[in-house]
Amino acid sequence: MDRFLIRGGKPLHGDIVIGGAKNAALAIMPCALLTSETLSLKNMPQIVDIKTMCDLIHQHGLDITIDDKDPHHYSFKGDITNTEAPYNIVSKMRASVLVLGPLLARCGKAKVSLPGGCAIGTRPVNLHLDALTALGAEIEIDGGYINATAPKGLTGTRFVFPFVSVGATENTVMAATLAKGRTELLNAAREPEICDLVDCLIAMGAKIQGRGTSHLIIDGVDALHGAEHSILFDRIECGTYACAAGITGGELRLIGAKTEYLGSVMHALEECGVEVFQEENAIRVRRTGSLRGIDIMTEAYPGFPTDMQAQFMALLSISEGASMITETIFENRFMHVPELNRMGARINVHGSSAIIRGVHSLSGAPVMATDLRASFSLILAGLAAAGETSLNRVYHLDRGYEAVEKKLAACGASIERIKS
Ligand SMILES: CC(=O)N[C@H]1[C@@H](OP(=O)(O)OP(=O)(O)OC[C@H]2O[C@@H](n3ccc(=O)[nH]c3=O)[C@H](O)[C@@H]2O)O[C@H](CO)[C@@H](O)[C@@H]1O
Ligand SMILES: C=C(OP(=O)(O)O)C(=O)O
Repeated sequence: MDRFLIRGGKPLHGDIVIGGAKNAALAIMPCALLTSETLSLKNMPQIVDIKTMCDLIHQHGLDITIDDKDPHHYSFKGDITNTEAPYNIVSKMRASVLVLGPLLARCGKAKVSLPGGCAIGTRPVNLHLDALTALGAEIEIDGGYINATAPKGLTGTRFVFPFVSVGATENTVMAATLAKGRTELLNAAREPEICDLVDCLIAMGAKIQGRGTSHLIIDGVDALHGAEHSILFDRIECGTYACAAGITGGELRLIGAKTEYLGSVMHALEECGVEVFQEENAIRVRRTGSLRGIDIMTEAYPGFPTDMQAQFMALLSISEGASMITETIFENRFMHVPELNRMGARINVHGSSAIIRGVHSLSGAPVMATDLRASFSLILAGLAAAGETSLNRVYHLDRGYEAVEKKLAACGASIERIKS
């Protein structure tokens, strides 16, 4: 298992190219199952989760090619030869469940392993199943698998999500594009990644209204066609590197990012003393003064994203005064707290809230990554800490961040991957 060795205390300065959004790409790749024509996707991040989704889609029968000249440009084409998503792939990555809606809509049947829980929470898929059932699917759970059939095809419906779910919205929108008649989804998620999915589906010939709102109207069509689509920039990768500029007291230009998608993250950065400027095709972030404590509550978009919670926890651990972070999306997303405390942070967890009492400095330590964003919070702490931090279990990070050590080292960080 690889680990990172970080020697902290160096302010970061330079340019970082922000890649395509992991969470948009993972939702958009299954759209390839909705057509027999070519779906061509540009600006794909080079991360392990994309490889996992490729493995899944390939075993459903599609061919995947990566452009010789552009490793971020993928093409998907072929007919579905297998409607089963096996446990050995789904268990690696929960987003695998996003093939369920497309397979069902296109083939009238799908057998998808239940994803199970993960380090940050139990993460059931009941809303995905309820919404697909409302579209006419018959669903049974057997032997750890979701067996879904729609022998007469799916039929448009009106479905109100009892609470907001990104994945359930995505699965249902994809399925509804090929259903008979109109589907109305209320209380749908409206994350920018869902807008990106809707844009791709519209480019494929889908009829969708309400993009960016919680009320989506989808008029089913007989077939979708091929399309070319460029994946939206990763607002979480962007926010993460903005925290790196903030925690080290440096200045970074984040190429390809736009403040319009950062919303609550940008306000939180500014409130705690990190300046953010939109430039042409980049965001500039810098900190010259001290950091101030703030309160944050994670919420569905446009609220503060849970995927930025751990990184802000690191930033707030060296901010003046006390801060409170309340996590409302996942029940177990404070696994980084004991590791940050081992580096000298003063954080106490009370139920779904964490109180962070800012300390003057952190000190390097051996720490262990527990999930993707927790891993980066420990890198951030390591970049600011005095001395050496050894971060174990880097494979969590490789799931969702491209070339972390190269991007950070190019801006002056001392970070090295130790292979083992
Ligand atoms: C690949 C991808 O895009 N992942 C993102 C997606 O995950 P994901 O799509 O899994 O997240 P959801 O929005 O569905 O989950 C939100 C909450 O609803 C619960 N829930 C969800 C579905 C369901 O059927 N039943 C249920 O109870 C979950 O356990 C969680 O507590 O959105 C999350 C919330 O912004 C992000 O943290 C993840 O990075
Ligand atoms: C929780 C995350 O991803 P996933 O839903 O793929 O586990 C994340 O990106 O922080």
